Order: sequence, then C-alpha cells, then structure tokens
Amino acid sequence: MTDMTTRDHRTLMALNCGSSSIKFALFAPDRQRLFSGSVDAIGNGQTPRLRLDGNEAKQFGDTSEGHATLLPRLISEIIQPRAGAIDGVGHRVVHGGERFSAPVLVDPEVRAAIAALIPLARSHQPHNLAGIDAAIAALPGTPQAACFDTAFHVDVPIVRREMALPRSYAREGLLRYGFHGLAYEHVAATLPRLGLADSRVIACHLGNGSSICAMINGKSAWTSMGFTPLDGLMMGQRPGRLDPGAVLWLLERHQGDAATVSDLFYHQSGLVGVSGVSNDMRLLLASTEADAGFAVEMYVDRLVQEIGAAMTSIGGCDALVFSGGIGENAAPVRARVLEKLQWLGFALAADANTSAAERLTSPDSTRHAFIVKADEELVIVNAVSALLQD
Ligand SMILES: Nc1ncnc2c1ncn2[C@@H]1O[C@H](COP(=O)(O)OP(=O)(O)O)[C@@H](O)[C@H]1O
Ligand SMILES: CC(=O)OP(=O)(O)O
Ligand SMILES: [Mg+2]
Repeated sequence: MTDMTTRDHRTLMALNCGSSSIKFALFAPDRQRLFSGSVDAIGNGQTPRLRLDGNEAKQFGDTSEGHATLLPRLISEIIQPRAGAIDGVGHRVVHGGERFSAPVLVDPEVRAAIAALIPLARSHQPHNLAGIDAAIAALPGTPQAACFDTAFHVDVPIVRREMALPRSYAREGLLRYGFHGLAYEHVAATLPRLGLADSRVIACHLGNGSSICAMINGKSAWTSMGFTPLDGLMMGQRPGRLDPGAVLWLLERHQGDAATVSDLFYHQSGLVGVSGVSNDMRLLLASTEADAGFAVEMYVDRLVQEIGAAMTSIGGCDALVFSGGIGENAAPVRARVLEKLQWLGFALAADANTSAAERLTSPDSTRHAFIVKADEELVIVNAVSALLQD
C-alpha cells in the first residue's frame, strides 16, 4: 500500500524501445515532463543519433551498436545525471501474449514470461528486455513496470482475433493480438479534444513498424497487425501481409532454414528490401534512385488498401489520424494517401499538410484527417503511477 503523500513525491521514467529507436521521458511528481529524448536509426547501418528535448541530434554510439549496448550508457550517462533520483520505471513491452492484458510490476517470473514471447516479436521483445535489464542494473530495487502493446486490442471481436485455421490453434494462442497499443491508447485519449469521442476513427501509426487501428468510440475494433508485428502494412524492414504460399515457397527456396527466412521478414524486407537503399523514409524521399520512389509508392498503396479494410470492418470512418515518425513528419506520404482517398471526401489542405498542422483537411472537407503526435511515454508513466498507487 502506498499513500497519497508518497505518490506525490515520485519521479518516474518511461522507456520505449522500438525496433529502430529508444524513446525516453522523465516525469516530475506533478507529472510535468522534466525532459525527454530519443535515440534513432538503430540497427540500420547508420550511426545512431541522440536527440534531447527536441534539440539538434548528435551521434550516440556507432553503427555496429544495438539496443543492448546503447541502453546502459543512455541511462547512466544521459538520463541519470539529469534526473536525480528515479522512483519508478515503466517499459513498453511489445508482446503480452494471452497472459498480459494490463500493466504489471516486473519480477523474475514476469520477466521470464516476457522472454518466453521473444519468438512472437523477434525484433522488439529482446530490446524491451534489454531496457528492463539495464534499468534494473542502474536502479536496483526501483519498481519496474511492463506496459504491453497488445493490451489495447483485447476487446477486438473474436471473429477478427482468430484466423481461418482449425479453431484448436486459436485455443493454443494462435490469435491476432495486434500491437502499437500504447500509441493507440494515446490517440484514443486525444480524440475527445478533437471532437471525435463518439466516432469511427482510422488511426495509422506509421513508424519503422507501421499499423492501423480502427476504433469505435476510442476502443480498438480492428487492427492490421496480427500474431506477430509482421502482418498488415508494408513497413521499414518488414513486408506486411504476405501470401502464405510465398512463405512456404521461401522456406523451400532456403532449404527449410527458418532463421534465414525470419531474418528476411524482420530485417530485410519492406522499404529497405524493395528500395535497396534504406528503411529510413527521410532517405527514401530524398533519394533519386528509381527503386526508392517505387518503395514509397508501394508503401502508400498498401496503406490505402489496409485503410479500406479497416473502414469496411467497422462500417465507415469519421476521421483519419496519422502518428509515428512517418505519419507525423513525412508530408509527401500523407499527401499521397489523402489524394488517393479523395473519393471518400477527404479534401487535403496542402499548406496544413506541409506545415504538419493538427488538421490536414480543408474546413469544407466531408471527412477530416489529423496528426496526433505519438506519446507512448505519457501512457506508460500514467500506468506506472496507477500501479504504484495500488
Ligand atoms: N522528417 C521526416 N521525414 C520523413 N520521415 C521521417 C522524418 N522523421 C522521421 N521519419 C521516419 O520515421 C520512421 C521512424 O519512425 P519512429 O516512429 O520514430 O520509429 P520506431 O517505430 O522505431 O519507433 C523512419 O522511417 C524515419 O525515416
Ligand atoms: C510493434 C512495432 O512494430 O513497433 P515499432 O514501430 O517500434 O517497430
Ligand atoms: Mg514505433
């Protein structure tokens, strides 16, 4: 039990390890953000870059480094000297499987259960665990909480959570879990301010991993990712929806070597695979290579296809929301998507789009599109705060 007085004195840290990035934020006891930052371009051959409080990015580590080596230094050299005492840490954990549908405090048994889900989120779960381990090492005895990306989607109707396979597999846990739930929870919390509390909203979270969530009244009703974060949209390094026949063909082509095919799907496909240039949308938009343009066109086309699936699944759409590194910053991608959806009544306001205004459509547009900046860290810190009050 923790009383209100204790709660009022907690400084909390949120750590969000994505497939190509680490995002972090420190919150004062009054829940004001003390500072925040990110390390991006991890694991794609570029030098990782650290950005603090929106200041200019600077090199952090070298090209060969991944989350596991960057995290301990980030915590001890960058975060701890600025934060002072830290009283609790919340971590994004991408896969919660069937067991975790709400945030939990991490103990060795919970850590082991999170580790057991590594095969279902190979390019995330190890990074999430690296964050947990680094924080435990740097802050021994400090409560650590895990907040799950899958939890937001637990109420998706079962007919959409199961696959068209013998139902015995679903009983073994072969279900469409969906991901990016912390990002969608923040979008859902923002909808009332946009006048969209009681609406059908298609939220497109477009980062290195990209997905869509169709929400009815702020609750997930359909999502494009599935059993793993490989399904749905084309992404930075992942192909998205694939014909299962192509998976079988690739396995045969590689003499049954599942590790090679897994690496192809998690790291060498999507924007980087198609373009042969990079998974980084900034580089693709600036590139003169024909395949870079082709990859961006495919990304947009696949996105529009899945928006269609999302809309028909929930019987319409009152508004579209863009978030994530691409959704918030890649104006040409947003413009192409909204041009392709013009027939549905989305009238792009070109200036608003170029300047990344909150509303991207003109006042007389039949349907509106918005940018909502992703803030998984806020969702995480609120969850830790609630957990520590129990
Ligand atoms: N100014 C920008 N213009 C275009 N794309 C951008 C811009 N800034 C970031 N991005 C893209 O956002 C993607 C990373 O998104 P982010 O949400 O940070 O990743 P993660 O999924 O790892 O959290 C990369 O493809 C990156 O190129
Ligand atoms: C679930 C997922 O794809 O996450 P990220 O966007 O961090 O890759
Ligand atoms: Mg992301």
